[in-house]
Amino acid sequence: MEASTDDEKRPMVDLVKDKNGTDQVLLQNPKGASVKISLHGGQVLSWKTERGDELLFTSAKANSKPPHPVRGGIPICFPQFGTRGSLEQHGFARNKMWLVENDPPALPSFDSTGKAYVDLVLKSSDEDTTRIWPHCFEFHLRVSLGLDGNLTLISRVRNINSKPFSFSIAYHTYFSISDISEVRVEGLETLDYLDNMLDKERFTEQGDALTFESEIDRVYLNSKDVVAVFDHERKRTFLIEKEGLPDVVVWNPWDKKAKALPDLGDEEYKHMLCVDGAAIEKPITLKPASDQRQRNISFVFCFLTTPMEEAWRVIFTLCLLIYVANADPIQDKRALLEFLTLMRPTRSLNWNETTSVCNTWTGVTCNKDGSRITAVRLPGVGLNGQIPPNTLSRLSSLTVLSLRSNRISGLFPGDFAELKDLAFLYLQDNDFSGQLPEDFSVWKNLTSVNLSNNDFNGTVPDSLASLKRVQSLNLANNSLSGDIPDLSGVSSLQHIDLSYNNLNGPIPSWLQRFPTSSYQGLGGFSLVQPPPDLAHQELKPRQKPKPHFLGLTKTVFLLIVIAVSVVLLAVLVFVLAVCYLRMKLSQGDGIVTDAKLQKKGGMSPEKFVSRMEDANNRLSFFEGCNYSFDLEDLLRASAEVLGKGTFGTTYKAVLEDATSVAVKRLKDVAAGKRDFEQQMEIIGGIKHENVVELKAYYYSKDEKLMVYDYFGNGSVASLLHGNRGENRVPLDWETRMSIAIGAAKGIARIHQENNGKLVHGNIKSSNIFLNSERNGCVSDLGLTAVMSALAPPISRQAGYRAPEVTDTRKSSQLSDVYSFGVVLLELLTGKSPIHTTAGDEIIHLVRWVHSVVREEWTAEVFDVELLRYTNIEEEMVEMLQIAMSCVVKAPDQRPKMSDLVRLIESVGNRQASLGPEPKPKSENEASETSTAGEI
Ligand SMILES: O=P(O)(O)OC[C@H]1O[C@H](O)[C@H](O)[C@@H](O)[C@@H]1O
Repeated sequence: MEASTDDEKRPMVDLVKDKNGTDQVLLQNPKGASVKISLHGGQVLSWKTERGDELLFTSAKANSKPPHPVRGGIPICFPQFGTRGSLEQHGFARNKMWLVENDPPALPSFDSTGKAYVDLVLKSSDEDTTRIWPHCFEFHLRVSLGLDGNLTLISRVRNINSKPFSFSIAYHTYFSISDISEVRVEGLETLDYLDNMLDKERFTEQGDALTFESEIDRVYLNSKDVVAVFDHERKRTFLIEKEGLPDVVVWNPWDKKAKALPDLGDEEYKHMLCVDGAAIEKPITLKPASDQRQRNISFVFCFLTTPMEEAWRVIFTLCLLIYVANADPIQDKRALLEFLTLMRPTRSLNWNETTSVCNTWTGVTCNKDGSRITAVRLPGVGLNGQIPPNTLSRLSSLTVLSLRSNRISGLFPGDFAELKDLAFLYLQDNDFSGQLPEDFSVWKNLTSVNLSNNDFNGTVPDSLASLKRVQSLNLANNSLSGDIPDLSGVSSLQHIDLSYNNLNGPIPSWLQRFPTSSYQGLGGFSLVQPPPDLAHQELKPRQKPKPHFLGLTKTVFLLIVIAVSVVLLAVLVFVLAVCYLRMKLSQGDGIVTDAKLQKKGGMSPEKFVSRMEDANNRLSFFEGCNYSFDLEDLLRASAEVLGKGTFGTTYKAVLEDATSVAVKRLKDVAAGKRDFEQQMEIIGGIKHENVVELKAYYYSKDEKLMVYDYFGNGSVASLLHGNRGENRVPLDWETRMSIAIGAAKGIARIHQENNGKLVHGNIKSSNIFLNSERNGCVSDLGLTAVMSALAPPISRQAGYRAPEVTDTRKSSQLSDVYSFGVVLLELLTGKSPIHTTAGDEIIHLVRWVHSVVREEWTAEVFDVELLRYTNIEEEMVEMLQIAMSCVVKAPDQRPKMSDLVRLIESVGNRQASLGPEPKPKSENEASETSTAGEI
C-alpha cells in the first residue's frame, strides 16, 4: 500500500480502526473526496464528494460487528448471489476478513493523476471456507478513487486449483437517495428480468425508465454497460459503468420488508436504492491454472451534479453513445479498413481504427443495434484500382453498396457473390471491365443495379431474369454484346437502360414497354410487334441514335477525337524535345545527375528541376546557418528517400562538397506564401539542442521544401522497430531514457514558442532522432498550421493521434502530450503504436497497455529487451505511469510538457545515481523477471 503523505496535492491512503477494532482503509483524493473500505467483507462503506456529501447509504441500525455484513455501502456478493446455490445468502465474501495486499502489484496504478487506491485480497486459505466451498481461489480487489471523485472497483478472481469452478458476483450497491419516489433508473428499458419476488420468473421491462412505487427485487439480464440513476430532488445522477458484469440487480424492500429487516430502520427504505452490477444468470466459470483468471470485472461510478436535469439526460445519452461506440462491428470495421488501405482514395475519409464506425465514419451505415454494417456509400472519393478481394465481400449484411464515380478498374469482384443481402448496387462511372457476373440469382434482394459507364463486355447474363425484386437495371454505356436478354419474368422492373452497347436485337416484346431511349445506341436491333395488350403504348420505331456530344453522331465524334489526339501527341513530342535540349544546355552534367537521382529512387528529377527553374526563386536560409549551397546545388545532389510521412517525403541529399542534409518535400500545403514564410520563421527561430534545426526553406507555387540537418543515427522508430532480426543491437534502457528526456525537453521548448502557442502536431517516433549526445531530438514540428488537412488517419500516424484530434481534426499542445505518451509507450514496450498480431488482429498500443495493466497487473507490457537489465523495474514502472498519464482521454487531465520534463528527469536522475548503466541479467534472472509482475 502506498504510504500516506503530508503533501496535500497527493492522494492519501490511511489505515484506521472502527469502534469494533476492525481495520478500515481511508482513501482521499487531492481535492478532498474520500472513500472508506472495511477489511471486513472488503466492503466499501462510504464514498464522499469533495464537499463532504455522502453518496452511499448506510443504515443507522446497521450491525457492524463481524461476521455480520453492514447494511449499506457496497457489500460484495460472492461466490453466490442470493439463495441461488447451497451457500448462505449472497455467499461468504462479505462476511470474511480481507487482507491488504502485502506484495503490491507490479503496476501500482495506471493513472498518475491523483488516484488513491488500495489492493485487497481474499484467499480460500481458512478451513471454514474450503469446507463450504471446496475451491482454491484468490479474489483480488482494487478500490480506487480518481481525481474526479469517481469510484472504481476492479476484481480479479483466480482459480489456483486443478479443477474448474463457477461463481456469481454482485456489487450490492446501496445508493443514498433523497426519496425513492423521486428517483428514476435508465438503461434497463426493454430488457428481460428475473423477478425474485415471483419465484425468479422471467419478464420483459415495458417502461422507458424505472420508477418506484412498491417493493422491487429484480435481476435485469444482459444490460448495457452504462446504467444511470437519476435523483431529481437532489439533482444528482449516478452513472454506473461496468465491464464483465452483464446483469443489474435492482432492489428496494419498501415498507413491509423494511420492517422485517432488523438492521434497517422502518423509514430508511425511502432513502436507499440498490443497483448492482452483477453476473448472476450465467455464472462465470474459471478454468484451472493460474493464467485462466477472470478478467475485466470492473465497476465505475461517477457522480454528477448540475442544476438542470436535462444536462443529466445529455450526459447519460453521451455515455450510452460511448457504449454504442464500443459496440463497433469489429470484423466489418476491419474489412473496411483493409479495403480503404488498399484502395487509397484521393479524398481523405475520416475512417479511423479508433473511432466508432457506426457513428462517425463517412459513408457507412450500421444496423439498429450497431452489430453490422449495412450500407457503404463512397461516391466520387477517388478510389483507384481494383477492389481487393476478401474485403468488401466480408460485409455480409450489406444491403447498399455505392462506389459510383470513382476510378475503380478490373473485373466485377467475384466475391461480391457473398453479399447475399445486397439490394442496391451502384458501380456506375468507373473503369470496370470484363464480363458481368454469370449468376445474378445469388442476389435475391437486388432492387436497383447500376453498372453503366464502365467497360463491361461479353453478353448480358440470362440469370438477370431470375431477379424477382429488381426495379431498376442500368447497363448503359458499356461494351456488352450478344442478344438483348429476355427479362419477361422480371415483373418488378420499372426502369431499364441498355443504351450504348453492342447488343443486337430484337427487343423482346416484354421489354418494349420501356422507352426507346433505353435501347439507343445499340449495335443493331429491330422492334418486333408489341403484343396486343401493349399496343396502345407509345412505341416509336427505331429512332436516330442520340447524338453523343455537341450534337455530333458517334462516328463523327470518334473521327474528331482521333484527329485531336494526333495533334496533341505531336505538340507533346515537340515540348519534350525542347525541355530535353534546355536541360542539356543549362546544366552541363545535369543529365548525369538526373541519372544518379533516378537510380537512387529520388525526387522525380525532371519534373522537380523544371518546376524549380520555372519558379525563379531561391532557398531562404536562416540567420547563423553555415551552409553555403544554393537551390541548384541541392537539385544536383544525389537523393535518397528516407521516408514518406504525414506531410510529405523526406530525402537525404548529399551535396557535392559531401555535406548531407535532410530535405522535406511538403505535399498539400494550404497556406499562401506569406503565411508559409511566417510559420517557417517561427520554426526556424527555435534553436535548441533537442529540436532538429530548420536550416532553410523554399516556397514556389508547385514546390515547398524544408532543409534540415541530417541525423546519421536514424530515427527512434528505426532504432526500435527496424531490424528485429538476429543482428539487432538492442536499444538499452539508458538510451531510451535519454531519448525520452531529450524529446520531452525539445517538445517543451517548442510549446514555449509563439507566445506559448506553438503546437508540434506530428509527434511520432519516426520524427525523433538521436543527436550527437544520443539524446532525443524532435523534428517535423509546426506543420499542421500550414497543411490543408490532417492526413488520412488509416496509417501508423493514427496510433499517435489523441482521441479529440480524431474528432476535431485540430491538434493542440495537449494532443502533443498524448502523442508523446505513445512514444514513451513505444520505448517501454518496444511495440509500434498500431501493429498486427500473428493472427492479423490490429492492436492499438494505448488500448493494449491499458488492458494489460488493468486486467493482468503484470510486467508483460515491457519490451523483453529491457528485461535483460537489472535494477530498472522501478524506473520502468514509473515511466509507464508517466506515459499512461499522457494518454488519458480527457485532454485537460494530461500533464504539461514542462511537468513531464521534470518527472522524467527525476526518474532518470535516480537511475543515474544507482550506477553507470544497468547491467544485463543472466538468462535465469531474465526469465524470472518476465513473470515477476504476477501477484
Ligand atoms: O438482506 P441481504 O442478505 O443483504 O439481501 C438484501 C437483498 O439483496 C438482493 O437485492 C436480493 O435480490 C434480495 O432478495 C435481498 O433481499
